[in-house]
Amino acid sequence: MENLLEELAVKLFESEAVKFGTFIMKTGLQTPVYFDLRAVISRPQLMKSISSLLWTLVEQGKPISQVCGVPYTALPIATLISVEENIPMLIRRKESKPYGTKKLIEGQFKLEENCMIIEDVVTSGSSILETAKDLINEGLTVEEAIVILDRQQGGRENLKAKGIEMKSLYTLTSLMQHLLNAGKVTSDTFEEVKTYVEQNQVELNSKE
Ligand SMILES: O=c1ccn([C@@H]2O[C@H](COP(=O)(O)O)[C@@H](O)[C@H]2O)c(=O)[nH]1
Repeated sequence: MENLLEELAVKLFESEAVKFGTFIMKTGLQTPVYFDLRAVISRPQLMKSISSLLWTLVEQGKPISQVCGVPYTALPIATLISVEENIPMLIRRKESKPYGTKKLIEGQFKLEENCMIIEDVVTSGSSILETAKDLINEGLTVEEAIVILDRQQGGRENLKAKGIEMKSLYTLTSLMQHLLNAGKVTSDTFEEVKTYVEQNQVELNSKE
């Protein structure tokens, strides 16, 4: 598994999904490293590797009857998992349409069905919580989320406090460690990111 993760980390780096510089995230926080899955949607084989590795995080035999990707970047990954694992998919709209059915959750489901949330990156966890809130309001059960990258900035703890267990393929530290091992980043960059993570934790505001 570690070899596969290292191989994937290098491919993500080479596809420019891991970017170094100065970026502002959804939380408003500045970051020296940004993960951009949009860089990967043009590479179908890489998308396939990500989705199959991501599904290995799910306990075998776990009764998951729906998957839902956090809009928009995680939608293609959720679609691949849905098709590959033969599990129905739900789509959460960011806004309901002002016409037609006006639904926020598209797809067929029954009350209390267990829905697995799929996400690309977690910083604070607020994007997952927004999706979970709409699914739960429709009567679904949401207990778990699988994500490609946990930025280790408080998201895991924030989600746990709201009853959602998150599993990730990488933490920011493990991703950087793989890139350091493969000679793609210097030890200075590795240390810079490590210090950044330690000093930049995000709490949710009380409404989230
Ligand atoms: O490196 C990054 C960091 C964040 N994102 C996007 O932001 C949200 C996650 O942030 P939360 O604070 O956990 O809501 C996620 O949907 C990502 O799309 C990113 O792409 N890359």
